[in-house]
Amino acid sequence: MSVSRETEQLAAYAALLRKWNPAINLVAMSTIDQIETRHIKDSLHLAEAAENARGSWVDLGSGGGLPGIVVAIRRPDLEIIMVESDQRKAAFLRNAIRELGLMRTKVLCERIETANRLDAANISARALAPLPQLMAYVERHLSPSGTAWLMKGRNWQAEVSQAQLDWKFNLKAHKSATDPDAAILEITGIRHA
Ligand SMILES: C[S@@+](CC[C@H](N)C(=O)[O-])C[C@H]1O[C@@H](n2cnc3c(N)ncnc32)[C@H](O)[C@@H]1O
Repeated sequence: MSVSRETEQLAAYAALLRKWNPAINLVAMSTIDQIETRHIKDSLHLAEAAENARGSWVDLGSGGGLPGIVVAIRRPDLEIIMVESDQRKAAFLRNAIRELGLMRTKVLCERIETANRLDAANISARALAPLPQLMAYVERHLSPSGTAWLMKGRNWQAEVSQAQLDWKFNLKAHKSATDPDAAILEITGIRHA
């Protein structure tokens, strides 16, 4: 896919978020001016950190599609499932998939903790839950050899320490592109402590 096609799709996606945000609250209203400079930029950074990812990709708690839709735009080679339990957000995501022509992307409108295990090669999540809870969600749906890509805010080191009480895992932290204190956590080898 050419760069211009990607640029067009990202612009169309930003327009969809702006159109539907007042009705469905897809991103915090206070950050609506930062769709390109923060929300999409952070999600593209995640896709870059995961450039060697292959196979299936599951985005948990996708909301308005961050980072799931952006990863789908950047990586049309991946089979992507976005898990989102809110029916109106899931409907938004299905509409965005159709309008943007994201042929390999699907929505699963179910709760993460009761959906059938997805055995994904890659899992992403952003603004979904504190890391100890998130690890249980990830462990349910990640293949044993898979990689989790978790976007975490300023408190990420404390969350890692808390999660290590219950879980063992390998961690590589990538510094956020938009906030020097935030990070993308690349996590493998998850098992109960
Ligand atoms: C704070 S929003 C973040 C959305 C998006 N990842 C982002 O960064 O903009 C969390 C989303 O996860 C969904 N969610 C929360 N708990 C869930 C669960 N147990 N199963 C499925 N979806 C869930 C919510 O409906 C919501 O859309």
